[in-house]
Amino acid sequence: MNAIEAERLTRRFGDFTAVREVSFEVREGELFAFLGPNGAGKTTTINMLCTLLRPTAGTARVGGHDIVREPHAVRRRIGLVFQDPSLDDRLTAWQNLAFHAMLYDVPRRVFEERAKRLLELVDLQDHAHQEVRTFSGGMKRRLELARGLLHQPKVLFLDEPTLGLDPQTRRHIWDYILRLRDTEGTTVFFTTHYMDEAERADRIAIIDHGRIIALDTPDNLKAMIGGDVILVRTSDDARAVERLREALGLDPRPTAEGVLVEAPRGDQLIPRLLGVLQNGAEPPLIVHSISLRRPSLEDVFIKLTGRAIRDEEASPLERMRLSRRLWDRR
Ligand SMILES: Nc1ncnc2c1ncn2[C@@H]1O[C@H](COP(=O)(O)OP(=O)(O)OP(=O)(O)O)[C@@H](O)[C@H]1O
Repeated sequence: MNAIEAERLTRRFGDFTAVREVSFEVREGELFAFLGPNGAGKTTTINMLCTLLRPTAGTARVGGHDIVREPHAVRRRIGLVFQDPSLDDRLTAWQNLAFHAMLYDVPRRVFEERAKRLLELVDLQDHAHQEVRTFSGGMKRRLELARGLLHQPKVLFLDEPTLGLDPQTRRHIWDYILRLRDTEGTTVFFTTHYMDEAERADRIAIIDHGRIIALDTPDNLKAMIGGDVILVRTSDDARAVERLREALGLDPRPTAEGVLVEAPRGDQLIPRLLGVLQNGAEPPLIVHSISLRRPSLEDVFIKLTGRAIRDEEASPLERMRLSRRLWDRR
């Protein structure tokens, strides 16, 4: 059985369609990413899947239950970690977990065992009885991860799980997410606009203007570029572009960092490329540097949309207001 099945899921706000006929499946145990720029429809999709927002059209099943007809069954089978902290600051980590266990009818004995194990998994065992208001942002996010798994959900939803955290804390949070996925076998659905985070997923859906424009493994998506990317810096890039066109029939692109060439087998092209640049050009061209890299997801997004994913972030306060509005509307 698939953990999530979405079929032509659509959400309109007045005349505006935020999510348009989105269909996809997430397999059990899969780490699945929704990657897209701000405003692409990621949060709207995750809110529908979590039953926080009703779809205008289309259907979805999460953990085998329909999100519209069986919202309560869905809610019991999912864990949520959204970027707005929803912990009670005046309670300790343990008390926050206990409160959650009560809401989800986790028996006391079971709770104590699980809470201990999950706090160890996120390295908070020494802070169990400390008030959450003394925690750093990273510690709070880790506690939210542990809490999200306390009732052993089939699917864990993470909406921009590292938004607003510094790079080192982001890396740590990812170590914990992967560890939790591996030890608990939970399906993880997460949204992000960070390429490096999406890279960790088993599969990625790239979403833009409310539509899925590509869905595949990171490797297959990058294979759409058709090979490797070579960057050459020379004493005269304009002449290098001309020379590469004439002598090798390539389609080089001049950029601020140097001349970019896409090639199916970049490693094999480099010697020929060096040859035509260094020999035969009059006056001779000097090659300052040459590098070969695999295409990135950013290259894929640019190829599909003609734009780069920008790194703009909505403020946490704005997101909190939005979540509250969405809850109120149901
Ligand atoms: N309650 C709402 N009322 C009106 N428009 C909305 C509402 N919620 C979202 N939108 C609009 O729908 C579009 C998609 O928003 P959504 O929050 O899903 O995007 P996103 O991909 O998650 O981006 P972000 O990371 O900025 O939240 C945006 O243009 C947003 O302004």
